Amino acid sequence: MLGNVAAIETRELRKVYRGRAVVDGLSLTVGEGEVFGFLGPNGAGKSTTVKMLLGLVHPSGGEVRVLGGSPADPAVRARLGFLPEQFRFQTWMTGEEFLRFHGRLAGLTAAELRGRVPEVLATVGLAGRGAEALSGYSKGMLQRAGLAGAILARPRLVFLDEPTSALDPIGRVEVREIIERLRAEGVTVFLNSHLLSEVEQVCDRVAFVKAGRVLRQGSMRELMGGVLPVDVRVDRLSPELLAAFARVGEVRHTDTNTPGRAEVELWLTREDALPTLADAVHAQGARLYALTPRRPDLETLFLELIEDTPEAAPARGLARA
Ligand SMILES: Nc1ncnc2c1ncn2[C@@H]1O[C@H](COP(=O)(O)OP(=O)(O)OP(=O)(O)O)[C@@H](O)[C@H]1O
Repeated sequence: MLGNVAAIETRELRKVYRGRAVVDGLSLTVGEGEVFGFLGPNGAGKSTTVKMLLGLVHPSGGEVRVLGGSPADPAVRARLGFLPEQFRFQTWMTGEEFLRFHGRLAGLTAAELRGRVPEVLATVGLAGRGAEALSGYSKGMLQRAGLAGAILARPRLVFLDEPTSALDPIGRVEVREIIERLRAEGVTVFLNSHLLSEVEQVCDRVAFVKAGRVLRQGSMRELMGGVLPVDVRVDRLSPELLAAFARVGEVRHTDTNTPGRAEVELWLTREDALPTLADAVHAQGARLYALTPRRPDLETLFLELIEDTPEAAPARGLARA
């Protein structure tokens, strides 16, 4: 957490639909000024959680505090921005009209809007396009307009639900820059995205959710720091060499399908175990072709966590936040 004040705090949050808990005891803390990634498979309860944080859905149980208050409080809501994934636009409006409409709903005056609307249009890369009807906007332009709407009233906390799903690679970089700028201004960003490489680049902390519960939350360093995956390539893999590898780290995968070539993926917990692997290869009379440490990426971690049952995860030696 960056500051002492939490921008979002939930404790044992629950939402039950037709007798089924889709959010099931979800506890989460997001510090003020953080860019926070909220990750999980389809149906994990992410959107339902966001709706409860925005005060759009009433929790069945648990506690939720947003910007130090209740999301039902209009004063709190006035400081929230939201870009839903499926935004419904009034397509007969122009971009500027759409923003003025949203700005008035958020309590901005006409004078404030005269300066602010062109400013946010420029921020999202729509400078000079505000006079065009939304019906003529491309999908990517509509997403940019939605983002402009979310940041228009200078919120302190912004929820972005898949903000780059309709954008090309340049647009994605631009949105990342917008998020960086929001962070620099001390705005908290709650990012919901399936693009893990993007989350990895921009988020300070992430939470993985599954079946309505947080499996793990922590900083990128905390989540990634504990495990060092290594790819080893040798000419042949004897049972003795495999056993020697297993004494050094956790053997995750072996591939001996190609004659004269064997590949092993190992998970180490310490970098200084790397030379021991090389020694083991030589001691067993095999030849070493590659010993490649890999930086564990968010996608690997995500798949591990989501595919495992929560109970099985600790047994697999992953770093815990
Ligand atoms: N209004 C509702 N009534 C009944 N069930 C609902 C309602 N809203 C969501 N659900 C159910 O709750 C579960 C979680 O849905 P939610 O949209 O929160 O998941 P998600 O993690 O956002 O998924 P995705 O990544 O696909 O957007 C789903 O099984 C969904 O069918």
